[in-house]
Amino acid sequence: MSAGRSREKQVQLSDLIIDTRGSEAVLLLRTITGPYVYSNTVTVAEDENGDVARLTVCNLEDNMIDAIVAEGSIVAVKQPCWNELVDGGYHIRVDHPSDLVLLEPGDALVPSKWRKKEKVDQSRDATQWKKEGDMMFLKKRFRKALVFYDYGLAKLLKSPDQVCEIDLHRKRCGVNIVLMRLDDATKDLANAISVHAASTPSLSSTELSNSSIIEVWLRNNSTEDPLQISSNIPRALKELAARIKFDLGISQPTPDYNFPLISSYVGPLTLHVDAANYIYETEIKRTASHGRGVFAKRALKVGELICAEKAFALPGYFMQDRSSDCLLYSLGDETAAPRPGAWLFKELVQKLRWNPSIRKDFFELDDGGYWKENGWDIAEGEDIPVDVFRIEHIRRLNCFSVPTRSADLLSQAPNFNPELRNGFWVHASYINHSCLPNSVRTFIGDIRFTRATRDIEAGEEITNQYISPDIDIDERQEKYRSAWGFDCDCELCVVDGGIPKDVRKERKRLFEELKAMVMRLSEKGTTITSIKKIARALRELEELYTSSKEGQSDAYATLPRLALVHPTLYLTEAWRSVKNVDKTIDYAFKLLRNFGIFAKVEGSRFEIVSNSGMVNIETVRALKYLSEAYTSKGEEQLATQCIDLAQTWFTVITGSEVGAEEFFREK
Ligand SMILES: C[S@@+](CC[C@H](N)C(=O)[O-])C[C@H]1O[C@@H](n2cnc3c(N)ncnc32)[C@H](O)[C@@H]1O
Repeated sequence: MSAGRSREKQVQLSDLIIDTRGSEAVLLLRTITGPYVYSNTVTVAEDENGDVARLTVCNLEDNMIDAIVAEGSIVAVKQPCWNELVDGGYHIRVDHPSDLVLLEPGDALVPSKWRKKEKVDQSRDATQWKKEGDMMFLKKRFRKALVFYDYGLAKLLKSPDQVCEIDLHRKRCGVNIVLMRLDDATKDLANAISVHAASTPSLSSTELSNSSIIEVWLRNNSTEDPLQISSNIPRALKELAARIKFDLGISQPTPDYNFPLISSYVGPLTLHVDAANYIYETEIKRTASHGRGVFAKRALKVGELICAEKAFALPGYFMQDRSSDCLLYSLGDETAAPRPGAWLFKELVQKLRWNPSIRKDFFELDDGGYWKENGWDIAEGEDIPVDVFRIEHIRRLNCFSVPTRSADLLSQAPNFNPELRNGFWVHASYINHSCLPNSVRTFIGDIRFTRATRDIEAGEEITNQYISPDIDIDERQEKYRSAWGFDCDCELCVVDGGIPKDVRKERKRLFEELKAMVMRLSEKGTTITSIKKIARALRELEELYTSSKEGQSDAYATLPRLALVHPTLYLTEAWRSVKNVDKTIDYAFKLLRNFGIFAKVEGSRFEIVSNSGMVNIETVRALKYLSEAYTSKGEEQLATQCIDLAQTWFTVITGSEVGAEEFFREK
């Protein structure tokens, strides 16, 4: 970061105006309290005249243990102004981290009365600085550890010591990984490996002693190792190489994931899985009218893994700390994102800020036209600027809400609403929405798995539901419009949108009435009378899905009838609970049908005739109930076919087969 180095542009607190920023102005402040760090850093600071102000710094990679703006820090704030606070007061708020420059106490810009020369103990040698750095690392004061390792490496320029040099680069690499500074970590590790090779007689004349070649290998996203680097370097360096390669993303050509192992490893505090990406079978291309999209390169079968990808960013640890509340308020359109979005935003800003090498992939994503309107041309080879507003546009349009494991959602109590994290996956960000999708996304830790909900042809676009579609088409489109700026034009939306308004209104009214009736009657316990009453009302609602005009074809012939799903589900489960096998079978078929999945039985063959792609927990249950019912009728072949498909669909909706046995065993 470089500050405006001239004292002429300097202003004092008394010069500032509310909400008006001088484009050249710089304000020097000295903090006079320790910081309060949550998603922002808040502190109190004085200017040269002794006037004081509350200083809020947003999007800073800050924490209480290793505070950046600690008490006594001297900072230069670019383009400062007063901003009003909700409590009626005023503060100086720094929105963009690069508008804040932390000054060394000896900096020429620092007023003489604040200046003091920082004494670096010149008598210490590299080994001693290494020990100091290690101490800071143990205390989790990572930035200070970096400073001490830097001092150590500087000492080695005068008195070289290859063992110590390897050690210092290795340690600094580790700290940089913790701080998500992967570009710096890569350089450190490449240096450590090349110094190791240069000082090992059998390797000194190989390409391993060239740090640039090592850096290229660390960044090549491949599992291959043509230089046999991994067999020639010490274990500690090998482990760091694996860590960096996974964090930068490795691609593998086959989807061989050890799901039981990954699932057992993942927990609320252990989200980051060492696994490679599998994106070989899909490609990003232009669509006819939905911008870019993801396409299948080959035909895929229902249940098959389409792609798997490690997160670009997924805040984990601090999300657990419920006391660290925060909100991300966007001044652009006055919207606010709650805690999960605010944490993700902060992590994205930091990751992009410290790693210019990964900016291109990120900033190519859809930003809703923000950069076209507000940006400028960036010359070839020039670093892409980290514009926090652009990041926020990209975050909003492309992030996902994620549980720790998708399978966990199946076992949660009915009204339990877990706080989901917000995560970011670059390749998957190109997948467009359809209410009738051919894929479902699932998560196990920081890996996102996308599986086929039905057979997919080579060249077909991959789609998934951004959110499950509302019954009412107007409400549905409003949600897509406000969150992502589009109107869905899938077959279901076109047909639902063509239904006269009065019919749609009546559907909604009857649906609400039925829902209330189901709630009321199920509270009293299931009886044949209550089942029949709901079945009668359901028939009335069904009428609203059939055309009254003679000879007119059924617009929903292959489509879901969303308003019918809830009562049909109730009736399927109600008939099952009173052990009426034939009725359970009838309604399980109806349930599938209302999700747009048409199944038939011919002799001992169960067949899916057409599938809208709406595979979910209810359709899995419908198959499970069918299987049970056929078993009780002695129709084992049908039962097996139903349970086999249910297991495939279970894999689709959870990501893997882990937990299937327990799920299907449950009564
Ligand atoms: C996650 S991105 C998907 C990739 C995007 N099409 C691109 O070119 O980068 C979400 C954006 O894609 C577009 N989109 C996604 N699904 C769509 C759909 N069904 N119809 C129209 N636009 C869609 C919208 O512009 C939306 O904001």
